[in-house]
Amino acid sequence: MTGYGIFSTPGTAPRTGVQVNGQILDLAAATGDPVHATGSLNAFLAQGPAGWAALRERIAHLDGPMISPAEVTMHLPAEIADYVDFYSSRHHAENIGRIFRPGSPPLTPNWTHLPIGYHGRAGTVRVSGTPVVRPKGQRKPPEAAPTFGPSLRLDIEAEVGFVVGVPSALGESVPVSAFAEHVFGVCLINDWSARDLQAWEYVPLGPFLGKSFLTSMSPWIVPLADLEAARVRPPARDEPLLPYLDDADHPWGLDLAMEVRLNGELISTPPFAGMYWSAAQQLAHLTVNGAALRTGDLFASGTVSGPERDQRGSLIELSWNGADPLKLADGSTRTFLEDGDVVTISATAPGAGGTRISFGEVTGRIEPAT
Ligand SMILES: O=C(O)/C=C/C(=O)CC(=O)CC(=O)O
Ligand SMILES: [Ca+2]
Ligand SMILES: [Mg+2]
Repeated sequence: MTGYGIFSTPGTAPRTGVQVNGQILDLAAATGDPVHATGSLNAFLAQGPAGWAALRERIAHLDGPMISPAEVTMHLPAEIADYVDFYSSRHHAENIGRIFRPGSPPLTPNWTHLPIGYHGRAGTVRVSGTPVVRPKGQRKPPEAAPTFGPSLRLDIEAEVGFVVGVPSALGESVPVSAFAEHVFGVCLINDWSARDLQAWEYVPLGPFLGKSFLTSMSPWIVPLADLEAARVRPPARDEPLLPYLDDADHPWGLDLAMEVRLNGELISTPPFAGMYWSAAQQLAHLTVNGAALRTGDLFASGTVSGPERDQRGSLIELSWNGADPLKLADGSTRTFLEDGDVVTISATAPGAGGTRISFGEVTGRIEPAT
């Protein structure tokens, strides 16, 4: 067993399924429980760890319709409540700092003290496969007035997403020790980014229209409960952590091996295990001011980049802002995305008993601007 998702077959309503031995078990039919017939995981997510564990136990003994993945359409797995995106790969942050802020230190002074993030747009989080229509907006050539038009620097960001099940009250904080009491599971995210729009608009309030046009999410959510074998200790931190971020007793690094493909060709293998800030620290930081969590909240890790060139999770890094184009197997080169390009991000992680868990994929094809 691995992920939970929302599927339909031709002529039937979207409902909850769970992956069992490469097939999909129809949980609405197998359990008769209306919670699994709503077309979203939210009601199940809200049940919390006891409900999640009880179903997991039951699935091992359930008989029900098993459906081939080839026969289904996958839907957005949850109604997304709020969406937050962090910036927790040191390699990514240093690369972007060097590209966007040459002449300044690559990391801002706050970076090693807190997980930097921004609130994104929940309503434009869509399921894998949703067409990526090239966004339009303002971009400013150097030494010239701003112009308006389709983004000329459309990019990807390979990320890992965390889906909240159990809400928290306004005024309450969720400590790193309570991470698994609130977060149900893990998915893959592509935080599509228009670098030309972003570079012009982001000062001083951060990413806005350059990232809000679409965020793609993989259809399967792998429960944290299945990821015990993937847990690793995050890298040593440069600065002493404030107590609310101290994760020494609750390490939530995860050893996901990610793969990024452009038109089928493997262009990067970002390692998630090296992320500086863990998802448990991100959640503690997100709520330390008393901000409430809601069922269906999604927060993403930030672009996952490793120390090597072929471990970078975005094209702006892989092509060094276009200065060093990526060479593709067919002899062509790429700086940023072209219309018709297909980008697919996948990942696996160690599972129980030496197995490997697959996170499936998040994919999207670039369509011309309208
Ligand atoms: O450093 C900046 O100005 C912006 C960097 C990003 O592109 C932010 C972002 O989406 C965070 C991430 O994915 O790591
Ligand atoms: Ca991002
Ligand atoms: Mg986005």
